[in-house]
Amino acid sequence: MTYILAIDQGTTSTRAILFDEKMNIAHVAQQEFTQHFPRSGWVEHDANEIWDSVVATVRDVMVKGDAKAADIAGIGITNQRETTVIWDKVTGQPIHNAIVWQDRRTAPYCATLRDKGFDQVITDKTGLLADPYFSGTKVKWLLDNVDGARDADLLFGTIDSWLIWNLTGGAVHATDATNAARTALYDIHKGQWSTTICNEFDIPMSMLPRVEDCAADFGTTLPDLFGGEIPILGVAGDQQAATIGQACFKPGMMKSTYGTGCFALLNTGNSPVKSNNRMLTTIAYQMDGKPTYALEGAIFIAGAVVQWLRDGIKIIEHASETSDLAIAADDSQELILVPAFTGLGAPYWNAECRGAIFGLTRNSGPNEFARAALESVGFQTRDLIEAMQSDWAASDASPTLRVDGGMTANDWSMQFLSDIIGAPVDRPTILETTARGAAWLAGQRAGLYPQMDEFAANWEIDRNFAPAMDNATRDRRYNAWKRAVQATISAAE
Ligand SMILES: Nc1ncnc2c1ncn2[C@@H]1O[C@H](COP(=O)(O)OP(=O)(O)O)[C@@H](O)[C@H]1O
Ligand SMILES: O=P(O)(O)OC[C@H](O)CO
Repeated sequence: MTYILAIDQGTTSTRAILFDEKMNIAHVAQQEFTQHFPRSGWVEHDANEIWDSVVATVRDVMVKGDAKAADIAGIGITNQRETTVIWDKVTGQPIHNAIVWQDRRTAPYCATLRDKGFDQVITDKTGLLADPYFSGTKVKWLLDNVDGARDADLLFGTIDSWLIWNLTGGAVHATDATNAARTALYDIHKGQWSTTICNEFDIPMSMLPRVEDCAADFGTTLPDLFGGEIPILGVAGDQQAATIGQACFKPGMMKSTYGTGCFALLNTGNSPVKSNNRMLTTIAYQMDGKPTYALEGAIFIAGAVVQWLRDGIKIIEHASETSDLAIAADDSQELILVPAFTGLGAPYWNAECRGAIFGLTRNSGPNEFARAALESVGFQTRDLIEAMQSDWAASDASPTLRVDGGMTANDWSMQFLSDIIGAPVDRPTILETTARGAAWLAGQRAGLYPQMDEFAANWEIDRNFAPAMDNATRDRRYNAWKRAVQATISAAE
């Protein structure tokens, strides 16, 4: 048996997955790692702990599959994006914990960038915003705040680069275009690091990794690690890998991943589309030197609102119970829950507001809370779709949405999603789309998996959800959501 190994290095856990010759999942190993919250709004990971979790899960999955290094034709890496590691070029040791994408510590610096109008330069060149979410200001923070950092010989990388560096024993310092596109240091139009932005942030360009296509030669693993060399042939940020795994290869195709948060990407083809609605312009994938662009909307709280029902107000024990509660909810109550637990992401980008619930009566209880929680994910998705459609006239008036992620197991939620966006929702048979995307990148480069067209033709649907809500109800409910969001934002002003 010949395998492709996908390494899916996420925000809370690392997974190693062996895919067989037919691109089916053969074996999985997973390990969680520590989340560090040193101060309010700060989130860090120990980059060495992440590296150890990668080695452990890869070894574990190889044992499970009785696979030798020679049985693995290639590795595809997919990773939490934006998370920033800086390490010493000589010792290979990180100079500080990694600063995670969720970390807000550079908010004051981002405000100064906006005050002097540099946010427009960032948006024009990188497609992103002057927001702490992206890597660039995190790099600057580390250089400015870690003792001696400005005098040392250092390298910067997102998690993919950090893993490649370690897997190859320090031989390769590289990233792919999708990860570079999340740093706010990379000019997505020119396909190169931006000197203007690096100068503004005072970041030496010698620290930055080489940028490759998503399917490329990223070196081979040190023989000692896994009992032989394995070539690293594919790399993509996790949301881009999901876009690939969902075979959203044509302009107008869109995927939305519902994990803790929700990330929707709309393929806009060969030209980047500028957003007037605070969507991000990003690279969906880059093959043969040619970038394919996407509009992206990021929502911070999707499945996390279900976690809140379980761990916060404790009205459920398991996420799956929310379906039955929602079905049993009183139809005459139309509670609206705005889950702005950490502010609101796209298209509002309001870091200050906090969650709110509207329409409570004496009869409101767990059923109505559960339904409002599930509905909030649908309403937020509609916000993204409306913004993208107004940004890009070419986008289909009612695109089919391909969905994946843990929350898509919930049929009630997927039906409401289809109802409120007024468009079909397709759930694929293989929900591991992120790992599948990374595996496909490596596998087609290795000559084991088919080219793009055949891969797309093999995408299989598990279930289609068609809109069943009448237009008047859809409009009334969505308008109520919009008013609730405005009230939530106003309350924080
Ligand atoms: N049946 C369900 N109904 C609603 N939400 C669910 C269900 N199953 C899982 N979830 C939610 O999905 C999320 C987990 O999805 P996953 O894709 O594993 O997320 P992540 O990769 O961000 O950790 C959790 O927030 C959980 O609350
Ligand atoms: O690791 P995940 O699945 O939470 O994804 C995180 C995103 O890449 C952040 O941009």
